[in-house]
Amino acid sequence: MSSSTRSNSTSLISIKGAGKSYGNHQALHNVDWHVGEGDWWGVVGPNGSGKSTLIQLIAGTEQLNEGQIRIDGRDIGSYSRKDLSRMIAVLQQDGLPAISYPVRDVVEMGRYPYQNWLGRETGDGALVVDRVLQDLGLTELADRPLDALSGGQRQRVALAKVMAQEPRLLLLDEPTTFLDIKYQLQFMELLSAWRQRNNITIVAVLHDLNLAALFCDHILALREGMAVGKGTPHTLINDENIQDIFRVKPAIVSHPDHAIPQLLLRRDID
Ligand SMILES: Nc1ncnc2c1ncn2[C@@H]1O[C@H](COP(=O)(O)OP(=O)(O)OP(=O)(O)O)[C@@H](O)[C@H]1O
Repeated sequence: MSSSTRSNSTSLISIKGAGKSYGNHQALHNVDWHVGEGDWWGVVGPNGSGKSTLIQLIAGTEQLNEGQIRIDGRDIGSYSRKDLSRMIAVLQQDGLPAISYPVRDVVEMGRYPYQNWLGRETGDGALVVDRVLQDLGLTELADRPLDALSGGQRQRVALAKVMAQEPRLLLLDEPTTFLDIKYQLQFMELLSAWRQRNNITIVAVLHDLNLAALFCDHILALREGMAVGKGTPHTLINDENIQDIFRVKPAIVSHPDHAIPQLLLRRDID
């Protein structure tokens, strides 16, 4: 399996020998991984392979049992919660519940890490919120309550909220699961444009390998809690690796526009 592991840039995330157990169950074993500043990594693997656990460890919401995670050269345990939330934003698959808060108020909540103990912000928070609403085409929906939006629009507001947070690192856990194919593409394109403008680093758990190959520069594959492959979409997505990771026989074709590998499913006719 591919062993191309790290980009040339400085590591923003550096993980060595990471292990995580829940009771007797070992969810991650001895994971080594480096994510360079500005990289976009996709994390793939079967159900239960440890993808969400890895995201939670990097976000600081779960703690390691073994090994070490360094963020920007410092042990993750040495950061306060507020320091981490200024640096790292997390977006889940159903990023926001359908509540009656207006879109603008929800996006403003992304500015929380920059507020003082009185809940006031000294910087240009309102400008940031205006810009993000505009960038994501949400200005006209700014006064609408979230529960009057479609699931796809709500996920766009969730993205606006994490953008307003102005993180250096964005962690996404299956962010496109509930979106139709148009909204999936739109969501990924918005991310891509944001990344180019602000040079943020993205780590995204994705079940859709084709989407991962289209947008991510690097892919980390997990299986049974182990990092079993790291590389570019070109080096990682091939018949042998997909069979090894997912236990299915794929048909790999080259994308007609982008010349990257894309996966077709085969019915098992053996
Ligand atoms: N809070 C928890 N308590 C106990 N076991 C857990 C907990 N969270 C995860 N696990 C277990 O750890 C393993 C890895 O789970 P995790 O959610 O990280 O996998 P995943 O790759 O994200 O899965 P999926 O693709 O299904 O979302 C699974 O066996 C899961 O049951």
